Amino acid sequence: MLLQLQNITKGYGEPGKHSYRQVLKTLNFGVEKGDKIAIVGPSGSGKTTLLNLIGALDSPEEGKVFFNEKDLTSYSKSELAGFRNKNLGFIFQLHHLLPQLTLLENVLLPLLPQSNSVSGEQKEWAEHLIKKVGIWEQRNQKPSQMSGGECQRTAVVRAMVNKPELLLADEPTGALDEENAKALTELLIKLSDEEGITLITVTHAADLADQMDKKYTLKNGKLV
Ligand SMILES: Nc1ncnc2c1ncn2[C@@H]1O[C@H](COP(=O)(O)OP(=O)(O)OP(=O)(O)O)[C@@H](O)[C@H]1O
Repeated sequence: MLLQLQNITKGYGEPGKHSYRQVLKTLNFGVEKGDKIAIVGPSGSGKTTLLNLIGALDSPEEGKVFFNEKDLTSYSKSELAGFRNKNLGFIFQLHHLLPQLTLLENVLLPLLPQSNSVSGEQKEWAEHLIKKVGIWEQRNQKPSQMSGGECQRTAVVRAMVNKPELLLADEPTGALDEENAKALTELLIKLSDEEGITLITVTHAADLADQMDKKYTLKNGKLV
């Protein structure tokens, strides 16, 4: 099992106080290597909260998160930062590319904290991905000179440049028009299949959710 969430409880506010709102309730979830999973559910059901726990961006009030059998809830903040950088890739609804950098520079940025310089092998992998997602011609352009679809494909490459074991996507097609959303959906599936990456996506898009191997709905704080 690549990822295992055991009896997770998470809310906002101070437990016991009137303002406390419990979002996840003794939730259990297991992910096998290579899984392609969609998490759906109504607005406010806790999808982003769950993704933040899986991505080690937040910690549960109760319960444990295991990644490759290691208990992430026992990690310090700096250990978690190292863990995220090494093992996870994130894609958000908005691409969050840096406007002053070119496509290629944006993509290589996550590699710099590890070594201060990018090795030949890392650059080759990045270039392989850029070609694969069809934005090689734009590699020296800045985000303002690229289309929304091209920017989001750049964000996908940036998320994969560290060769993560797990790719987490929060509404990755949410800001795209129908045609670009369809293209990005196909791309995520192709990359996950061909590069052997496990994918978990939160989405309102039926087209994306239906093409994943497994679909879970977040309901009353649990996945069903
Ligand atoms: N930092 C926070 N402080 C207080 N309440 C929060 C916080 N973040 C989220 N919430 C609340 O927790 C609940 C779940 O939020 P979350 O963003 O996880 O839902 P979601 O399913 O991702 O919603 P959407 O589909 O609208 O993005 C909501 O009621 C939200 O108002």
